[in-house]
Amino acid sequence: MIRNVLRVELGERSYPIIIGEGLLQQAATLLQEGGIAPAARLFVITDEHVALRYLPPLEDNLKSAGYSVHAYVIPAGEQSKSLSMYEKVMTAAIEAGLDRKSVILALGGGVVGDLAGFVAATYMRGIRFVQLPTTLLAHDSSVGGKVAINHPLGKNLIGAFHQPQMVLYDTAAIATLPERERAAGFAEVLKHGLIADEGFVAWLEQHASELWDLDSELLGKAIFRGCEVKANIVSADETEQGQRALLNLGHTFGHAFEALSEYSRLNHGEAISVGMCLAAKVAERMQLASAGVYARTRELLRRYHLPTAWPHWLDPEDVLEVMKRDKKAVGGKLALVLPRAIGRVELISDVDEALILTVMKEEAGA
Ligand SMILES: NC(=O)c1ccc[n+]([C@@H]2O[C@H](COP(=O)([O-])OP(=O)(O)OC[C@H]3O[C@@H](n4cnc5c(N)ncnc54)[C@H](O)[C@@H]3O)[C@@H](O)[C@H]2O)c1
Ligand SMILES: O=C(O)C(=O)C[C@@H](O)[C@H](O)[C@H](O)COP(=O)(O)O
Ligand SMILES: [Zn+2]
Repeated sequence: MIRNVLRVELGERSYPIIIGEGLLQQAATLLQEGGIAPAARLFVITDEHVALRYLPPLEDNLKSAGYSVHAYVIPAGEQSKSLSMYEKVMTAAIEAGLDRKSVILALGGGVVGDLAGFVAATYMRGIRFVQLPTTLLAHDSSVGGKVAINHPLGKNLIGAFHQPQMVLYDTAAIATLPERERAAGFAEVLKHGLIADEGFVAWLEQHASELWDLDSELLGKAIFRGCEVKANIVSADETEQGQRALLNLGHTFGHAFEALSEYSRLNHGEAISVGMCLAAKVAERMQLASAGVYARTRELLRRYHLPTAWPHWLDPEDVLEVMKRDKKAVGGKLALVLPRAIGRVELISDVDEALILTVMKEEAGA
């Protein structure tokens, strides 16, 4: 079996990202190789869809290697990244008798990873956790240690930086994703190209149809490059003092769309897809990016079945208000990640709010 390994380099908190098909069947061996001995009590957090297919074989594999395993299954969907779900999972963790040597396993997509990671960051002031991503989007969410839950007033507003011990990415799981979630995952893959690598974008354009059809060799390469872009940025700037903010392309718009839609009408990938288009349009209006960046960005997203049009139920003025609560804003002043070119972005802290509103109103047809 082919395994590709990357590392997030963070001194004593460094860890591997192991990518390959069928890794879940070797979870016990990989955990032991990663220093998690069977004496550690394991607590698997997963969601109802993932549990159906992937929880029983994982539990069997771990138990047969001598691990004691408890599991907690949350409802699927973004609404589970909530304070009330956090409390339920915490209660289950306490009842399962987790101690400071216990390890949480996050089996699922970004919702499970962010919630389970936040539980791990705060249970007894922090215990170890391992990411077992099962969605394409989770090539992004499982790497980098941003863990969080949402507040009705804003996305990921309650959270921490807490790095996993390791990321075990069984890419075979991607085959069972619904198409809408496949597209959402590609949004973050495309983002990694748009922020850092024009050559990768050209390659994603060239192979859009095979990648959409999940050609396993090409998909493996796309995931590897996406994880590599992310791992390099996180290794250089773990807590977003500078360049890590570039990973937020399209997110100031996208997070506002998600919050105003009560975390239900758009998924994260869809929201940031529209957000990346808006960022490109604003950048062209400011003459930061040359003409053509917006059109190429929009066409790329469309090729991966992603939405690029304004979410018709949202009011641009409301969106602007929520955008001001974004974590990059300082003193209520917006900071936006904007493209200078395909593959090159910058954090701009003095974008004219009136211009952002004008562009949003045009898109909304208001
Ligand atoms: N921490 C970070 O750095 C980071 C980065 C990007 C996104 N995120 C967060 O990730 C979340 C989105 O993650 P997501 O897109 O993975 O969503 P998700 O976790 O909700 O998963 C999407 C859907 O796919 C189902 N699913 C998962 N794996 C499956 C499989 N293998 N087969 C069939 N169905 C499967 C889930 O049950 C769910 O219904 C958002 O909350 C976003 O904010 C975090
Ligand atoms: O890891 C990061 O840094 C990112 O910005 C990755 C994003 O794709 C992700 O959605 C992240 O959760 C956004 O972080 P936030 O700090 O804007 O909540
Ligand atoms: Zn994201």
